[in-house]
Amino acid sequence: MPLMQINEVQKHFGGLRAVDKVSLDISEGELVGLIGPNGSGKTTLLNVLSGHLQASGGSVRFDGENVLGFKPAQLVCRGILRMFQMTRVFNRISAFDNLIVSGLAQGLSESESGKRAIELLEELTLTHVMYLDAGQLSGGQRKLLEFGACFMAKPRIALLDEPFAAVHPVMKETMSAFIKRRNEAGQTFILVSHDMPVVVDLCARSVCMNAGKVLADGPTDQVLHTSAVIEAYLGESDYEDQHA
Ligand SMILES: Nc1ncnc2c1ncn2[C@@H]1O[C@H](COP(=O)(O)OP(=O)(O)OP(=O)(O)O)[C@@H](O)[C@H]1O
Repeated sequence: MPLMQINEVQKHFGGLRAVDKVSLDISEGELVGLIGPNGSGKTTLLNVLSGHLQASGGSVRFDGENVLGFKPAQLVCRGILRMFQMTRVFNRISAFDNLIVSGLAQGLSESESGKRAIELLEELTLTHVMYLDAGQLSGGQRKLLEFGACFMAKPRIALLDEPFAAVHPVMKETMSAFIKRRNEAGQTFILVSHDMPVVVDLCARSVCMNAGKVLADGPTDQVLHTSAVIEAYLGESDYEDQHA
């Protein structure tokens, strides 16, 4: 049985069908790239999956349980963790305490959270800023911190929305190596990104959305060579020129 079964999920904003009957099965251990043009519905779909938006229709089963309509905190308890496109951290507490708060919300004890936070800060090269208020960190460091917060407890699925946007190449390398290691250890991901080289490098499978619908779903290389995907999405970028 797939870990997550997304069945005909819809999200409408007035007359706009931002997500229009999307069906996807995500198996345990997959790292699925979610790609598509601006406004195609990727973030809206993640918002529905993480409970930050109520769907207009459809169903989502997670580990066999129908979780559509659950609140974000209930989904966090079940191991559905979400990183936002616009960074969300608590600016007035330290980087370390931000991780502790996330660890507690994910069901860890205080001592487990402390131990895990120290390991993660080291792995993400943030140890030197761990006692600074998060508001004093650079934008990239805050993003790395929010990214780390998703992994305090082992999530069942991590939903990452544009983790590499506006991040220094060295930090991007740190994040993508982290994702690769975790995925090799069996961690399941959905990764929204416009960074095609990273998607190609990390994601064996990609799903391309357009106008709220799934345009293509399959091995990343095949999806990127689908004429509908090139027409709707990659034609906008220089991907084709770079990979001709
Ligand atoms: N809260 C909202 N109210 C009304 N319309 C919205 C809302 N959120 C998103 N939309 C619209 O839904 C559509 C899908 O937006 P969404 O942010 O999901 O796209 P996306 O694929 O993530 O785009 P991008 O790659 O630019 O981040 C867009 O037309 C957007 O304007």
